[in-house]
This record gives sequence, C-alpha cells and structure tokens, in this order.
Amino acid sequence: MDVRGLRKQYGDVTAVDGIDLEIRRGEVFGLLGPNGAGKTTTVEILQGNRDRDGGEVSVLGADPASATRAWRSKVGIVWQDESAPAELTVRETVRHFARYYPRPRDPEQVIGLVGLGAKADSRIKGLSGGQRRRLDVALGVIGDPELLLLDEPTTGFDPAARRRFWELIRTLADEGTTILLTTHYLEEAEELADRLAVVAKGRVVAEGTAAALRDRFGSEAIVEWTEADGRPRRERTGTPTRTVTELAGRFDEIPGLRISRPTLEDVYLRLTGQENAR
Ligand SMILES: Nc1ncnc2c1ncn2[C@@H]1O[C@H](COP(=O)(O)OP(=O)(O)OP(=O)(O)O)[C@@H](O)[C@H]1O
Repeated sequence: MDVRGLRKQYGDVTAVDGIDLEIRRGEVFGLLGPNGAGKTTTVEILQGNRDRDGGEVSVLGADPASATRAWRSKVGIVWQDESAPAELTVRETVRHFARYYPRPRDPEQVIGLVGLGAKADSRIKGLSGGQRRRLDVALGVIGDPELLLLDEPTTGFDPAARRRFWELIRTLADEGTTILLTTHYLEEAEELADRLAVVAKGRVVAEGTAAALRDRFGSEAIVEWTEADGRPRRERTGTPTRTVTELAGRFDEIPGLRISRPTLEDVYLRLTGQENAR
C-alpha cells in the first residue's frame, strides 16, 4: 500500500494534510493519534469509502477511488456500526456474509477465532457491546482478505477479549494478511504492529518500529521525586545523574525518587504535543 500526499478537507477543517504511508505486504501497521487526528478519514479513503481532495493512493495495486468488486473482495473492513440484522444468530450472520465472497473462510472457524463459539446460536440483539465488536471483526475477516483495515477494532473489549483479538491478528499476520489498524491503545500498537505511524493534525509526525520511536528520545530519563512541601515533581532530563546528585545535596534521602526511561506513551504524548496531559 502506497499513500503519497493524501489530503482531505471537510469544509474549513483540514482532516488529512499531506499523509505519506508505505505499508508492505504481510506487515501489521499501526496508526496512532489523538482524537480528530485524521485516522478514520485516512482509513475510509483507503477502503474506497470516502473521496479525497489530493494525493496518490494505491491499495493492493489499485486506486480505492475506482474500486472494483474483485478488489473489494480482497479488502477486509471492520465497520464500526455494522448493520447486521438483529434477529439473526451469530452463526447465521457469519454464514450469510460468507456468501458475498468468492473464497470465504470457514464460518465455524472464524466464530471460534473471535471467541464467539459459546455465542454462535445467540441472536445479535442479545450480544454485549464487546461481543458485538467481535462479531464485526468476524465479518471483516470472513472473506479471507489479503488486506485488513481495522479502525479501533478493540474499543469496548474486556482485557481477555483484547488478548484473544491480538492472537487473531497474529494468526492472520502469520498467514500473510496485511493489516492496518488504528488504535488508541499504545500497548496494543506495541504488541501487534511491526511498524507504526503517529498522526497529529492530519500529518505523520513519526514513523517506525515501537522500539525505534521509544529510542528517539533514548538518552533521556524521567526523574520523579517529592518536594519538601509534598508536591510531586517530574523532570525530563538528558543528564539524570546530575539531577539526582543535585537532589542528593538537598535531601538526606530523596523522597519518592524514581528514575525511568520514557515509555512509548511518553514519546507519543510528546510527539502529539500532549505531554502536559500527564
Ligand atoms: N464527515 C465529516 N464531516 C465533517 N468533518 C469531519 C467528518 N469526519 C471527520 N471530520 C473532522 O475531521 C477531523 C479528523 O477526523 P477523523 O475522524 O478522521 O479523526 P480520527 O483520528 O479518526 O479521530 P478519533 O480518534 O476521534 O476517531 C476532525 O476534526 C473531525 O471533526
């Protein structure tokens, strides 16, 4: 997948302001960014569900803006508000959607993969929010796509379901499916993505492996301690030893001393200009 200079405007709002992305076949790619950064708009354009105002886009060798039925059958999409009929059971729904594809996966296997085996005969209207999302994921993968585009797939999942979903993504990736997912969970991005891009205000502000992003501010450390008046302090520094030596001159024992390296979340907050959120 190749995206060059992608732009999208909604009236006065520039949602996507020149995004470049290159995603290799078989790769799991994570798109991170704060609310309103332009992730959903980007994914919708890649799916062929939204017009763009500028830029070149090639997805599985074709421009999604002129997508054919054959192209659509190779791209798996997880809708946020799947309009599956509420009266059908999980099994009926997955079987029904399988008929739209030339070479679908086995519905029973897919139901198992998303962890809905015990709910196969339950009606959709009786599913919890998280179970509903898992059904959405099942419908996204039933066509055995070459490329899977997932917009915040695990929102509303409980921790066990999220882990099961990670397993599913790894299984699909091992089988050669290319996967692009947006997420607000840094742990999820770190766990799943071979590479990730951080988007802010419609632009890519950083790109690379999670480890490389973390190492971007590699020599820095975060020194935390409690002041004599009880106020917690947090200082980012490239010279932590110096900071601690200074503190040691002021305190016998530095209260609440903690020295850590920036986490991916620290780096993310910094890259997106939200570091004061901590
Ligand atoms: N259909 C629309 N009409 C007008 N403005 C829109 C529309 N969809 C999105 N926007 C605006 O475009 C910008 C980018 O939105 P988008 O949904 O792509 O961001 P996002 O990164 O997916 O955010 P979130 O993490 O909250 O889902 C926002 O300012 C949003 O308000």
